[in-house]
Amino acid sequence: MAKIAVLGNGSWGSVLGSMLADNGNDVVLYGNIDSVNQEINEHHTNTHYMKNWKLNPNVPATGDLEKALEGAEIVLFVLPTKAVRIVAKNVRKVLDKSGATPLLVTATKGIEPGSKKLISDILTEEIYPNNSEKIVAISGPSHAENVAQKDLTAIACASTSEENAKRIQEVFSNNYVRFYTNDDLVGVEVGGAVKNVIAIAAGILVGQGYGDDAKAALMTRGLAEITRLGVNYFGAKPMTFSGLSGIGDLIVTCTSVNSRNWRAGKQIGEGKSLDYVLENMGQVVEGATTVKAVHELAQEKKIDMPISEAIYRVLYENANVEDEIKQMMGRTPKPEIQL
Ligand SMILES: NC(=O)C1=CN([C@@H]2O[C@H](COP(=O)(O)OP(=O)(O)OC[C@H]3O[C@@H](n4cnc5c(N)ncnc54)[C@H](OP(=O)(O)O)[C@@H]3O)[C@@H](O)[C@H]2O)C=CC1
Ligand SMILES: O=C(CO)COP(=O)(O)O
Repeated sequence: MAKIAVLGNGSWGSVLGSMLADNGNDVVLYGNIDSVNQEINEHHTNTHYMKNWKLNPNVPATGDLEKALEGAEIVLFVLPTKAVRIVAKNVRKVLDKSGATPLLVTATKGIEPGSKKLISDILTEEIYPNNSEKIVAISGPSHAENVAQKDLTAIACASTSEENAKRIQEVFSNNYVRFYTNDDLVGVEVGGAVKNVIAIAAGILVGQGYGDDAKAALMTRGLAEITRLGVNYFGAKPMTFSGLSGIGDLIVTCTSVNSRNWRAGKQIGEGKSLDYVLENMGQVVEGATTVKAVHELAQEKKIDMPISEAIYRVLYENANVEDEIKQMMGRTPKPEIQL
């Protein structure tokens, strides 16, 4: 059992926090919206993010980061990618004062545009320079809506330290969520981040009226380009992409109505603008941010990522979806397996 600070009280943060309290841990949720903290404290609900659901009543929420981190042995980041660096800087200030050295866990799935850094790199840089062993990433096919209902779920927990991955496996596992350790931290993070871009593409295909063959082709070729980026730029192990954080997460995100990225893509495929979709989603659509980093990497490092590049052009260069599909299907013929 452990004292855990969960940073981010949106959908996934509040469900993971509640699950960790169900597991017998001492949990505090930290969030930046006062009305959400108040609702959690007074009613044990978080209705904007999670309808018809109650948190474990033993989970308090606070907007005071110092209070949330007091005595924490584990700090779980469940923030949108865009908020991780700024919150990490504030965490560092608090830890510098207290001298505490908690394990850092990231459930955030994204790559930071500009720096092109994974979340574990940001946490290492901002909190534990030169010691990535204190970082564990959890990633896999898991929607807050399913875990809230105690549906069966399997997730990878990855670290360069076997001991730390095992510690998180022990604290997080229960009889409905099973955690598997993995030593490929970057591979697990790349799978979780870039599948969000492919999920937008899967939604666009449905919005345009394409069928199951198109979806299967997209997921398979999507995995090929995720693997290419992971192995060639981040130094990931190819086998990781056959696991929970690779093909596993890609399956759930490209086929579930719970997926925000898929739902965003579907609306774009039906002709809505990106601005309209993001404004009305009310929750983070990570693929729309991560695709910028993926585009920068594909261009700079000459990594062949045709699906992600097409999504970038549709979202940010006003490209026409039908033209992009025509162009993609008409590319020079090539062998299937090419890293
Ligand atoms: N939902 C899910 O099922 C899963 C989500 N994830 C990942 O977890 C991460 C979080 O997702 P999710 O919980 O769904 O997102 P949500 O959009 O549901 O919630 C994110 C929360 O973080 C808040 N936030 C934004 N900036 C800050 C800040 N600077 N300080 C504190 N809080 C802040 C947001 O507030 P505001 O609305 O004001 O911006 C919002 O309340 C994402 O990377 C996602 O990909 C991973 C697996 C499953
Ligand atoms: O990462 C997630 C599921 O594993 C959540 O993102 P989506 O809601 O887009 O699927």
